Amino acid sequence: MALATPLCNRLPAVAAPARAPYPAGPSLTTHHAPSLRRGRLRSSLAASPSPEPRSRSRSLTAAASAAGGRPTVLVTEKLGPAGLDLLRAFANVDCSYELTAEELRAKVSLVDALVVRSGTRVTREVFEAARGRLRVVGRAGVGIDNVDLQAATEVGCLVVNAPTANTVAAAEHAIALLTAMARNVAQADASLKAGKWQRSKYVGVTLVGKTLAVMGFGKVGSEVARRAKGLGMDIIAHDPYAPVDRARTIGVDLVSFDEAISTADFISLHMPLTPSTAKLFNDETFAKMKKGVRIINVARGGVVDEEALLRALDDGTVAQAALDVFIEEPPPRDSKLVQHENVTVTPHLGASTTEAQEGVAVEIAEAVIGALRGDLAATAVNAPMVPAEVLSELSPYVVLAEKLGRLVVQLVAGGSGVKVVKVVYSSARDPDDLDTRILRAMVTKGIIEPISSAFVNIVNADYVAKQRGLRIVEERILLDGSPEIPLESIQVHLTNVESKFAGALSDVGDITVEGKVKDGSPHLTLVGSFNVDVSLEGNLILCRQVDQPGIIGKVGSILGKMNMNVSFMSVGRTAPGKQAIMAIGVDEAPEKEALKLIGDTPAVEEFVFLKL
Ligand SMILES: NC(=O)C1=CN([C@@H]2O[C@H](COP(=O)(O)OP(=O)(O)OC[C@H]3O[C@@H](n4cnc5c(N)ncnc54)[C@H](O)[C@@H]3O)[C@@H](O)[C@H]2O)C=CC1
Ligand SMILES: O=C(O)C(=O)COP(=O)(O)O
Repeated sequence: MALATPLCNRLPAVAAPARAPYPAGPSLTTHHAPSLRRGRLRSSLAASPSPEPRSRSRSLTAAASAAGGRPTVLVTEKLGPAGLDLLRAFANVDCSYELTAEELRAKVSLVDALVVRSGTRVTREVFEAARGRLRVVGRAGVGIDNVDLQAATEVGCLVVNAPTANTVAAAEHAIALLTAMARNVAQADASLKAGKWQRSKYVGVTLVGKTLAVMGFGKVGSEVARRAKGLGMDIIAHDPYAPVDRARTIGVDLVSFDEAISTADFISLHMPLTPSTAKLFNDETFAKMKKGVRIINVARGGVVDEEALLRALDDGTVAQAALDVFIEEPPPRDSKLVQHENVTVTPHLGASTTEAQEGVAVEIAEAVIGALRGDLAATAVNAPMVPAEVLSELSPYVVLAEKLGRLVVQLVAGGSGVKVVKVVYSSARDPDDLDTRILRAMVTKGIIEPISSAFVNIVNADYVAKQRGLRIVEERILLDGSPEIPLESIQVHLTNVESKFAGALSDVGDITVEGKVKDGSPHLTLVGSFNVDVSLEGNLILCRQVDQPGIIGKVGSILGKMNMNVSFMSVGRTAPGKQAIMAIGVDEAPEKEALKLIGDTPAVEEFVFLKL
């Protein structure tokens, strides 16, 4: 899903909420202009400008150049060779396994991407130690509970995972544990190898006709259900977010948590570890289970209160448990749970098949490379998942959105803090068919970066805005017309601020600019109440004057004398002989003297120089 070049450039090291927590999102309202159809819209975000605008941009290219032009990827756990080959073809790859936390912190500031499995804790301290260089964390697997997503988001580091390649392996492992546990395979194996022949001790239980409760009916859970059906088990599932249709297709009833745990003979855990699932299986919930229940955990150790499980095993509430995952990995050598005779254990092997590891390695390598190139990864965990075709279609508008943000913030008079930004999208497209998250992020980037040291990308735009107390309100105007073109125009309004260029104020006193995409390039089409039409390239001088003959020539000749190349010029006026705005594109920043001469030109009432 490669993006058009401008967008790649726009989205350093990756470019933005999703399956995982993303800072408070915007709210959408709809605005209707005359002759417009009705529609819905949403979004508020935020930033408070510091007084001195300064240009700032950081790109992956910049990060990569620190490593001699090629990005550097640190791989801290064993990864399939096919994935490593892909990474090596694109980047310098440092495979350093079993790093201590301190060693990881020391290395991370030297790399652009980090690839981990479940054994590396990517904490806030790691992101802090990266000092802004780390742009991507690739989790070669599903669970991202070992990565501090909030910290990643705050620093604009994209987190991607490989959500599909190990599903079957994990489901097969759950089935392996289920059957092994029911027939005491591990215990009997150890006993026989110890020279014993204990046939009556290891009588098992049958699976046919027993009820299995699948807790968490996602990718792994539903594959477990399919397989367990083949074993003749009756399957029920609990998952507050799973679609009923998917369960029905597999022939599974979705039931409440209490019903699932109180009716099941076997309970298999397949939910992620989150604050709401942590220690979900505890004294209270074990007490509701059928006496003699058997539990399989191939999800995360942390969803079970291990001490409560030990008590439930000791008092017979739980007859057996089969555990692949533990709160602490590896668990302490003397762990009573691991040593318990009714517990079967494996050392987090759910994803460990040759096939799954190859698949995961390739999946994560592709995601990391894409992110380093500036693409938005389909498996982004802390950024919106925007389909490639949408990104490609929106790419010129992404450039426009950032330029408008950059331009509008430079029109603010020093000292007047920006608190509310209104972004108005005019489009003939149904609001549900227009994903504006990336545009909102780019307006935010354009507004915040020139006035702060913050690095803003699609990952952290909402977060940075919120931190700065900037509220971004999105509105949509539904136009009649062809929905082929995603957007007719984008307007950016700054409310309740003073402008250093009075001509930029609209009738209601907002600083207002509007832009359109013309022939694939961004154009400025409105300043305050004045229509203009200039390409948003290079730098811009805006002059407000009394509309009279000769002014354009005078200003043009001042610039000519100063040897300044004018790339374009456009004049918009309210009425003949009244106020007019002249927008002049210049390749380079004019000398102070040229600006003074422009300001001294009779009839020029004000002017401003803006860097795009
Ligand atoms: N042991 C191992 O090596 C492996 C472990 N896993 C773990 O298995 C778990 C599931 O993985 P996938 O199925 O790929 O993820 P998934 O995201 O497809 O499915 C998780 C499901 O859990 C559900 N869920 C969330 N909160 C819940 C709650 N409170 N109660 C019930 N259901 C809830 C979600 O709605 C979702 O449907 C993850 O924790 C993952 O880390 C995955 C692969 C290998
Ligand atoms: O994908 C997951 O969630 C897993 O638990 C697999 O972990 P691993 O990559 O084998 O350390």
